[in-house]
Amino acid sequence: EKKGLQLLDFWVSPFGQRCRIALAEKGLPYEYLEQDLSNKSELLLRSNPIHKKIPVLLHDGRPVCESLIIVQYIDEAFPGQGAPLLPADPYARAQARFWADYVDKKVYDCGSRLWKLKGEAQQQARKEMVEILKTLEGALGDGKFFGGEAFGFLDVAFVPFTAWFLTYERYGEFSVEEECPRLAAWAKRCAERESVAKNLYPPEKVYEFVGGMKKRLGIE
Ligand SMILES: N[C@@H](CCC(=O)N[C@@H](CSO)C(=O)NCC(=O)O)C(=O)O
Repeated sequence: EKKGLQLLDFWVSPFGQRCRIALAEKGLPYEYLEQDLSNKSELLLRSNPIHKKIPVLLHDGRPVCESLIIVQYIDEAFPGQGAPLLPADPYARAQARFWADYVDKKVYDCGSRLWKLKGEAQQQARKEMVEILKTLEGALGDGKFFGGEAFGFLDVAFVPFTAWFLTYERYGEFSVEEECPRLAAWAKRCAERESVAKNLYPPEKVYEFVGGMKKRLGIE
C-alpha cells in the first residue's frame, strides 16, 4: 500500500472539508483523490465498505472513516505537528465533542430539508435552522473561536457549513447576520485563516451546486 496520507473526498462536501482543514492546520502534506460518488471507485468501496462514503483518510494505506473521527485521528497520530486541535483537559474535550456531535446531528439534515422541501415543511426547517444557529452562537459565547482563543476541533467541525449559509438564507429567507451576528463574525474570522480560505468554496458555488441537485432530484 502507498506510504503517507491520501484523502478520498468530494469537492463540496463539508465533511471532507473538515479533514482538509485539519490537515492544513497541522501542516501535513497529503494526496487529494476526488471521488465520483455516482460511480464509486474500487478504492473507495474497499476503504469504507460499511458506509461507502467520503471522506476516507488513508494513512500508509490504512483507512480511517467518518470525518470527526478522521480529525481526531489526525490530532492524535501527529501530536508534534502544529497546535493540538482538541483541548488537553478531558472535560473540555467532552464539551467540544458534544457540540461537534450536535453539528453532525442537526445542521446538514435541517439544511437539506430547507432546500428540498416546500410550504409548511420548509417553514418548519427554517425555524429549526435559526434555532440551531442561535444555539451554536450561544455555545460560542463571546469567544474568538469555539476553542476560545485558539481555532480548534469544534471550529474545524462547523466552519465548512459557513459556505452553506448563503444557501440556507436564500431558501429559508432569513439573514444569519441579523439572527446570529456573533456567529456571522466568527465565520468571517475563520475565513481569514489560510486553512479555511484554501479549502472552502465560495457560497455562490455551493448555491449553484444545490440548484443542480434540486434539478437532478426533480425538485423545481
Ligand atoms: N458522517 C459522515 C458523512 C459523510 C457523507 O455524508 N458523505 C457523503 C458526501 S458529503 O455529503 C457521501 O459520501 N455520500 C455518498 C453516498 O451517500 O452514496 C462523515 O462525517 O464523514
